Amino acid sequence: MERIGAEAALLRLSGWQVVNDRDAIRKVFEFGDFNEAWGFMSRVAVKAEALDHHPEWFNVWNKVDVTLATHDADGVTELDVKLAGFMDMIADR
Ligand SMILES: C[C@H](O)[C@H](O)[C@H]1CNC2=NC(N)=NC(=O)C2=N1
Repeated sequence: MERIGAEAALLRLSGWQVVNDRDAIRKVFEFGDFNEAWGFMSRVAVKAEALDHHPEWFNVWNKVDVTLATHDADGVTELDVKLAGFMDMIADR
């Protein structure tokens, strides 16, 4: 997969930001409680397996801090845009 870069990815997403020290995108999702956050993570996990593309993420109670990049490409690719778009779609309340 070809690298498109974080800036190009952000033009097509909302609420995501460029990571400072590497070519990656980041968003902190906030939910009502841990159960909702975990439900989100479960749905994303199934999608990640289907895409064979996996998030870097950190969960504390109702927050999920997500960073996306394609390790094989050493940066952001269409796969990251796809996974980010999926997360936005299922997280919106
Ligand atoms: C072997 C396997 O297909 C690769 O390691 C996949 C798995 N998930 C991945 N996830 C992400 N984010 N980047 C990758 O390059 C990647 N590669």
